[in-house]
Amino acid sequence: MATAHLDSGVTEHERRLNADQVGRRAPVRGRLIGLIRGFFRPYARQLGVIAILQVLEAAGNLYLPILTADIINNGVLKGDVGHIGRTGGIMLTIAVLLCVASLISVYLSSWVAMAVGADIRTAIYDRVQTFSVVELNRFGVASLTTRSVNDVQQVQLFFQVALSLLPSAIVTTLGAVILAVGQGPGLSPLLAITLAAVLAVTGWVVVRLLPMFHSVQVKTDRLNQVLREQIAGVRVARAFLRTGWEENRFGRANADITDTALRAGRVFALLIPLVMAITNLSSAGVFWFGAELFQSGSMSIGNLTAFLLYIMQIMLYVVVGVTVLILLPRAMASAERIQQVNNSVAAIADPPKPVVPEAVTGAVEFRHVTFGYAGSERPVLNDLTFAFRPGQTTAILGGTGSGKTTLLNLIPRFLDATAGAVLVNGIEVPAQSLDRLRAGIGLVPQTAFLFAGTVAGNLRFGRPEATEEELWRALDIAQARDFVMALPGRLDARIERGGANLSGGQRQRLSIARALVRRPSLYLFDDCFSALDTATDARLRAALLTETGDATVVIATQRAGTVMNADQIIVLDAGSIAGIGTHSQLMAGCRTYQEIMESQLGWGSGS
Ligand SMILES: Nc1ncnc2c1ncn2[C@@H]1O[C@H](COP(=O)(O)OP(=O)(O)OP(=O)(O)O)[C@@H](O)[C@H]1O
Repeated sequence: MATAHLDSGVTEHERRLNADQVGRRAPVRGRLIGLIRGFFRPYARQLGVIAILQVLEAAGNLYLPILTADIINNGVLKGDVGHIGRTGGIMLTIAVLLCVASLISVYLSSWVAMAVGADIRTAIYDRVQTFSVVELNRFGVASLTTRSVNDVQQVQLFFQVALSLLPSAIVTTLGAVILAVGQGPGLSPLLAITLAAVLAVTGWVVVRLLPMFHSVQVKTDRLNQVLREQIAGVRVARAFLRTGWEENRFGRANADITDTALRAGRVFALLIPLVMAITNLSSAGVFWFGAELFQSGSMSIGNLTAFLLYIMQIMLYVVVGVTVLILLPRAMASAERIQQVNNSVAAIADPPKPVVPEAVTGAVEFRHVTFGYAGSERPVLNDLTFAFRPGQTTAILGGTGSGKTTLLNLIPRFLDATAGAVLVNGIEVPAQSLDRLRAGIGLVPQTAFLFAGTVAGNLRFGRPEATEEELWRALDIAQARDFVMALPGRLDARIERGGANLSGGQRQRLSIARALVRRPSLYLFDDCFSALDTATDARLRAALLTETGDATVVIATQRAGTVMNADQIIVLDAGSIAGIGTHSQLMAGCRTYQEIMESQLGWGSGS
């Protein structure tokens, strides 16, 4: 059923990527360590200070029970009030110092975690900027958003908690074990059993939680994707009375993530009660066996108290450690997803030694170019050979899906040809610097996209130094002067995200003006006149002709009326060239062209 495919709300790429993520467990730990190695290096000094403060904190914590034993044995039991006062004073001073050290180390840990989080976000952003269409399609917009925001937050939270608690928790636990054995060697078997029980419980919980948290992150992606699609397509859903069905789809994705989160919550909920039960049992054991040791004279009451305090410290820090460990599986899963982005190398990148063209004329040449999308069975473009010359307008005429957009995308190297060569300014595009290549191109995409800001801000997108006069001139040619004059603030009029406060035709005209302001040597108009009425389309093309001068102009279109005056017309049929020539040449010798003219304009071959 057709709807079955829509049900999951996930593209095939996304599904494959997710399956890939879920399937690969082994490198997860390495990814987090890789992330730590890569991003913590600049903060080595702060990390050193945190480590020193926490070791001091642990030492202070470990010393307090020794002082407690001393105060009981030599102060309380002997009735020495002076000793109680002196030792009590030392204990108070240590407690205050511990508080200060803890404050500083928590502040520094949070600062480092936030700084590292910001650095990771910047790294993802920079990497995504290098991505070609291939990587953008592979990850998908929803997943890249979740990875940049949600996954980084998970890792950041883990670093924050781990840095502020883990070093002192480890040192205190190890120190407390050693000192507890020193205070009451007779009770060491009890200590060993307690530790083994706690480690077994926490190990079990962490192993169970790791795959669950991984799955929660993947499902968050999925939910994001369903939401994005539903918000973007809300009008279509309403028009086709599918809102109920859409709600179900969202409900299923939502229930799925809730279910996994609840299962993880149930496992986690067992942890604290189990550790508390072990703590209480071991305390009872200390009193039970300690009483015997006390009665036999092999352990003083002060040492028994200190032993009990160490057991409490061990349990407290085990719980602290577990709290950190609980965040670990999620952070590990998120680290892997972050590193997948950071380690992805763009399929389309600058060559090591870019060749600089001798002259930038905008000349384009296709030599036996074939192109197929990854995963598609058949190529979309087949063995194309032609040239677009400076000072000339070439029209590419073809029906829906004939490959016009794909063909244009090969010129600024958004895609690389599967076979054959694409040359711009006489040099093959993969040999050129991407920035230099694209700087000479004024592209007007099929779907106009404007950024939030002002009219002027959008027009200056490709040439920030353009004067107001130049902006108005571009607006004149794009037949946009009248409507911009009518906007409140004119060039300073506010444009909402994506140009949402303008009509399709207005967006399209501004998008054409934006390309004109750039004054490139090569114009690529991708079916962008379709949102204009035929009269505006004709006026715009006449104005363009005088403006573009020596530049190379390429117009991809489905409209027969748009192509007739072009210097060269390429008729594209299912990715192959059905004819090349001027209007009269094609009318005389190209059957496909004649058919298009006939069907759209009602002309026969004799016209
Ligand atoms: N990202 C993609 N992955 C796989 N196939 C694609 C992709 N983009 C386009 N195609 C396929 O390539 C073919 C040509 O698409 P293209 O967008 O180049 O055609 P077009 O002539 O510009 O169509 P239209 O005039 O409708 O915009 C179509 O069959 C389309 O399904």
